[in-house]
Amino acid sequence: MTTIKLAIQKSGRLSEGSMDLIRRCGIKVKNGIGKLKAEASNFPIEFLFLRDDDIPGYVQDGIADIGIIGENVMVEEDRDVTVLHKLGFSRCRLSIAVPKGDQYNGVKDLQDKSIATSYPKILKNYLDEHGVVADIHEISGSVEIAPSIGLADAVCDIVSSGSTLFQNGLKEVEKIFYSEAVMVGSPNMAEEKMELVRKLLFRIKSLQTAESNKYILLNAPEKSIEKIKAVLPGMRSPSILPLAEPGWVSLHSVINENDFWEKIEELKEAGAEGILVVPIEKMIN
Ligand SMILES: Nc1ncnc2c1ncn2[C@@H]1O[C@H](COP(=O)(O)OP(=O)(O)OP(=O)(O)O)[C@@H](O)[C@H]1O
Ligand SMILES: O=P(O)(O)OC[C@H]1O[C@H](OP(=O)(O)OP(=O)(O)O)[C@H](O)[C@@H]1O
Ligand SMILES: [Mg+2]
Repeated sequence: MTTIKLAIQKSGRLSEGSMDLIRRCGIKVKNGIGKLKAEASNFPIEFLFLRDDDIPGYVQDGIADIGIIGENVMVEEDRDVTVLHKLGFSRCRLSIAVPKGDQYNGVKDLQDKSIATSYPKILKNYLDEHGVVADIHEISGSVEIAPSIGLADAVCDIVSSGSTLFQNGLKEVEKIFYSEAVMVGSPNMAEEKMELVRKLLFRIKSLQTAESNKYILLNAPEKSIEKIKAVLPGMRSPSILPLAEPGWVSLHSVINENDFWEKIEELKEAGAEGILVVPIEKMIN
């Protein structure tokens, strides 16, 4: 029987989001804890738990069929892999930062400076684009400490909340790359494997659609139905059920969460009462 191999970060910033996604797809992982390999009991998939930087190479070489990595690692590793889908978690950016007290007027100020980073290729591309020549000092971790120990004048590293920069007395001066977790695949996957990957992606997309939509239930006088439909144009054909009280109905529909917050006052003015907004677990269009 055909199975697909999915490479996931063993432990780190992508691990929880990756495993959570798999679980929410209804896939049950057997004997995964502490192991470097695991399989699922109800989907033909095997999991390989690896260092994230190694995943693009493994997918390129077909050791794994698909993998979950940050776009930053995908671009930095520059392997022959294709993005199958954006996953929306582990969002961060790659930024250049300098000591808080330094004068900084623009990227030209980095000319001839030394910059510590774990992302030499992305940094070099950025500097090249801006016609700046700097000494790129590659280190594999704890990059933010580099200026305070005299290793470099600046750093280029991952930023999310900014607290690591702050704790190390650095200020963010250039945001050079935005990243989120993506599923990548080998470009030469056999059709039977691709078929399984499509099934997995279908489940993932259903979860993502569900997350951005809510099920809405509200009560309204019959005469308000048209007004309410005008407030929520997305509500194309709501289900309308009569209430025990004559002249009143209950409207049910699906709306985009962002629309809802903008429209709540108008809905109430149009006559809506007892509004309930309920999360949707899965949504198939
Ligand atoms: N603070 C953060 N917030 C959100 N996403 C992050 C953050 N830090 C890193 N990431 C994303 O998660 C990925 C993995 O980060 P992590 O720090 O776990 O990597 P690592 O230390 O290189 O791990 P490994 O040991 O597997 O090589 C990064 O490449 C990036 O895409
Ligand atoms: O802007 P912040 O919210 O502070 O996040 C940024 C930090 O997060 C990551 O490190 P992580 O905490 O994963 O530790 P690591 O150095 O072991 O990778 C990254 O390498 C930054 O150092
Ligand atoms: Mg790594």
